[in-house]
This record gives sequence, structure tokens and C-alpha cells, in this order.
Amino acid sequence: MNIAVIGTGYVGLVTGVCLAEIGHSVTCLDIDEEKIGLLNHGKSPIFEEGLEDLLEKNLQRGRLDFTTDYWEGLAGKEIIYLAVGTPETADGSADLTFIEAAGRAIAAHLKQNAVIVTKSTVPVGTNQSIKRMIESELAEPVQIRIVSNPEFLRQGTAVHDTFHGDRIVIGSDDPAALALLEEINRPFQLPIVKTDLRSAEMIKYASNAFLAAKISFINEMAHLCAHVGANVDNVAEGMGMDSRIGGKFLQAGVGYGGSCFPKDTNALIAMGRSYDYPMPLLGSVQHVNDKQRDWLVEMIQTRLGNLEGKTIALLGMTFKPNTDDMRESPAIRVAEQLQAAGATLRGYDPVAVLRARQVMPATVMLTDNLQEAVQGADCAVIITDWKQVKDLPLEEYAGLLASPLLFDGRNCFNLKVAEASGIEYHSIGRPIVNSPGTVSSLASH
Ligand SMILES: NC(=O)c1ccc[n+]([C@@H]2O[C@H](COP(=O)([O-])OP(=O)(O)OC[C@H]3O[C@@H](n4cnc5c(N)ncnc54)[C@H](O)[C@@H]3O)[C@@H](O)[C@H]2O)c1
Ligand SMILES: O=c1ccn([C@@H]2O[C@H](COP(=O)(O)OP(=O)(O)O[C@H]3O[C@H](CO)[C@@H](O)[C@H](O)[C@H]3O)[C@@H](O)[C@H]2O)c(=O)[nH]1
Repeated sequence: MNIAVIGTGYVGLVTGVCLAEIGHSVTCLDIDEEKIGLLNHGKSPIFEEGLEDLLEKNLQRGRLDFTTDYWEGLAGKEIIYLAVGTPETADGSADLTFIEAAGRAIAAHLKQNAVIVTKSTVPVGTNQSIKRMIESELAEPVQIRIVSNPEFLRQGTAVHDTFHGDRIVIGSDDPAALALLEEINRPFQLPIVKTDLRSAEMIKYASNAFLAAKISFINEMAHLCAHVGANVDNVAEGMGMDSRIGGKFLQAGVGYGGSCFPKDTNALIAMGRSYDYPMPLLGSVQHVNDKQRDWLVEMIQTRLGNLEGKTIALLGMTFKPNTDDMRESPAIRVAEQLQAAGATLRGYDPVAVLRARQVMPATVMLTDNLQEAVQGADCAVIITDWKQVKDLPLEEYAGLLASPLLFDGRNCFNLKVAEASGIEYHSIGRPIVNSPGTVSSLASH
């Protein structure tokens, strides 16, 4: 099939490259000339495992090309994927400016019949209204059909998720368009859910909101565990073995961030608001998540007291490991609060130093050298569970720090290992280990 993909962010680029990999002929189109320049040289503008290899391979095969020109990008294309951003507006609803601009550009440049496939996460009803808008502005008398094909990839494992995801959702009120999308996706060999347009749009938001709720649920349990002396990781393991609950997304920590959960829960709440339904559960999910960042800061302040003159090493800047994305990363708020309390901050990240510089408080000294960040600091605080952070033995942390004190916002280390290392170790919803003046009793944990 001849396919155009509009938008070469995480979703557009991964979609385009993977569609080329399964045999389609794909042109990716973006208004960002710098991105397209890089991509034409086989360089990925994003850090995503396996992506650059597939990119180079399919460029060489001649199945993939990149352009900023809509005439060139849409010429002869039967299928047009829309994968532009849908960020948040000031009131929390989804900003459809980019979708509308891309729709207008399609209407102005399309010379043949085409199926438009929306990958972007859009509020229920958007596909229908975009179709109407494009139809009303078409420059040529061509026919368009529309399909919602929401994306479920996770950053950091995006290529893997595309080939090994749990399902592909395609929704349309047009049976011929649904059949075509089924055919395009068949080589991925994944279960395909076929549904109507509005349900497909809703499946995406409901899935993200449920996953966010699971994280906030375990984080709320973590608070209680800290009070009652239980270990939230043991609780999550025991709960997760019940197949009705499932063990995934029960990792307690500093809370969720990224470009999706925060904005998509907000957009869902905004959708509810527009129908006078307040979505109280989702409001609580967000509240618990916000509090997780504050909790970590409070733990540090409770232990260290006045932070004036204290040097703190923040480990991991990105919202999760294996990505260089800083969008809504917990590191930003934790850094702002610690800095406001007077601490001097160092920040470590193995891949995102440049991006972190644009969003972290300007005075944070950033480095991609873990030991340099930790050396001589009054304490270290794990924000992102990067492999590099988990692989450094606790004895080494203890040796590098001015005093052996580690706060772990991702529960990276086993408590018995922490106890044996001698480091004072505070984590989320688990007993404090090697706390001064207390006798540790980890046998029961
Ligand atoms: N990032 C993820 O992990 C993820 C996963 C699933 C779904 N989504 C959803 O997919 C959509 C895209 O997300 P993203 O993270 O890839 O976005 P992004 O912001 O990284 O990239 C969007 C791209 O679209 C381009 N663009 C904007 N307007 C354009 C236009 N008129 N014509 C051509 N290109 C244009 C931008 O230059 C940019 O390169 C969003 O709706 C998001 O919610 C994202
Ligand atoms: O048990 C867990 C799992 C995740 N997280 C945090 O939750 C956030 C999101 O993680 P993850 O879902 O792995 O990353 P994303 O790339 O944001 O992917 C989510 O958002 C995408 C965009 O919509 C969807 O496509 C994916 O299915 C959905 O998992 C990160 O800050 C994680 O640290 C936790 O705190 N505990």
C-alpha cells in the first residue's frame, strides 16, 4: 500500500518505520525541517531502542522517505495516517490545533480518494468532525473515509510494542475502510479489535486512565504501608498474583509522568465536564499522583531538616528509563521544591542532559556521569529507574556520598541488600533501612 504519515514525533515516526518494515511504501511528512533533515540522513531525532536500525534499513530498501512538502507527501497515497500532537490546553482539554491544521493541509493537497487514519489521541467525536471539516474544504472532488486507530506504544519500548502489542484497535463507521485497515495491519499478527469510531476513540482514553489509576492506587497503598510498617512491593506482588488484578503497573514510586497519562486524564476529565459529569475517580487519581512528588521531598526534609547549604544528587531526569523525553517528568517538580528549600542540586541522566537543560531549574548542575553527580553530595535521590542507577552497588553509593544516605523514589533495591550495604536507605512505602538510632528488623520484610 502507498501510505503517508503526517507528524514524525514518537508515534508518527515509529508508525511510519514499522509500516515500511512490514512491506508498505511510506512517506513521512512533518512541518519541522530540522527533523526531516535528520531523518533523511537516517538519524532519529528521538532516543528509542531499535528505531534507527529500522529507519536506515527501510531508507536503503527505498520503502521509506521523508518530506516537508504536502504535495510530495500526499501524491498517490491511498492511506494517510494522522499522528500530530494533541497537547493540553489551559483548561485541561485536548488542543486540536495541530489536527485541524493537518486536516486543512490534507484538504488542500489531496488529489485522489483516501482513507484517513487517526493515530493521535483525540476526544470522542473528533474523527467525525475532522472528516466533515476536510470534506467541506477539499480542493478536488475526491472521497475520504475515516478510521480511528489509537496508538498504545510506550516510549522506550516503542518498536517492540508495535510488533508485540496486546491488540490493535481500529474503529470506523465505514465497513470498507475497516476492512482495509485490517488488511494493512495483518502482517503485525496481533489481535485486532474492530469497533465503531467513537468507541475506538474512547478505548484509548479509558486504557490510559485505567493504567494511571492502577499506579495511583498502589501509591495510595504505599502511604498506608509506610504508616503501618508493611512493604508495598510485597503487597503489590501478592495482589498482582490474582489474575483479576494482574501484576503490571503496580510499581509504587514518585508517580507517573510523560506526555500521555497526565494530559490524557485531564482531557478525559474535560470531556466529562462538557457533559456535566465530574469524573471524581480520575480527579483523585491525579491528586494522589501530584502528592507523590511532594511526599519524596517531605521525606528528604524530615530527615535532613534545613536544606540550606546541602548538596543533593538527583538521579535520572527523564519521566521513565530508556527515553530522552522530559515531558511531565517528576524530576522537574522535585528539583523545583528542593531548590526552593535552599538545596544545591546536581542532576544525572545518561541520555537526556541536553533536553533536561531546557526544563530543569537553571542552577541544577547536569551531568551524564553518575559517580560525578553522587561524589561528595549530602544525599542522593533516585527519580528514574535507569539501569545505570540500579547497577551501581549500594556500597559504592555509600562510599561516594559525604554521608551514606539514599532516597529511592522507584524502589530499585532489595531491602536486605540495602541493609547489608550499611547505607541509610529510604524508599516508597517500605521500612527505612539502617536508620540512625534504630535496630533494623527486616526478617519480616
Ligand atoms: N508519545 C507517545 O508515547 C504516544 C503514545 C500513544 C499515543 N500518543 C498520541 O499520539 C499523538 C502524537 O504524539 P507524539 O508524542 O508522537 O507527538 P510529538 O509532539 O512528539 O510529535 C508531533 C509531530 O507532529 C508534527 N506536526 C505538527 N503539526 C503538523 C502538521 N500540520 N503537519 C505535519 N506535521 C505536523 C510536529 O512537528 C511533531 O514532529 C498525540 O495525540 C499523543 O497523545 C503518543
Ligand atoms: O507500575 C508503574 C508503571 C509506570 N509508572 C510510571 O508511569 C509513567 C508512564 O509509564 P509507561 O506507561 O510505561 O510509559 P508511556 O510511554 O507514557 O506509555 C503510556 O502512555 C502511552 C501514550 O498514550 C500509551 O500508548 C501507553 O500504552 C501507556 O503505557 C512513567 O512515569 C512510569 O515511571 C509507575 O510509576 N508505576
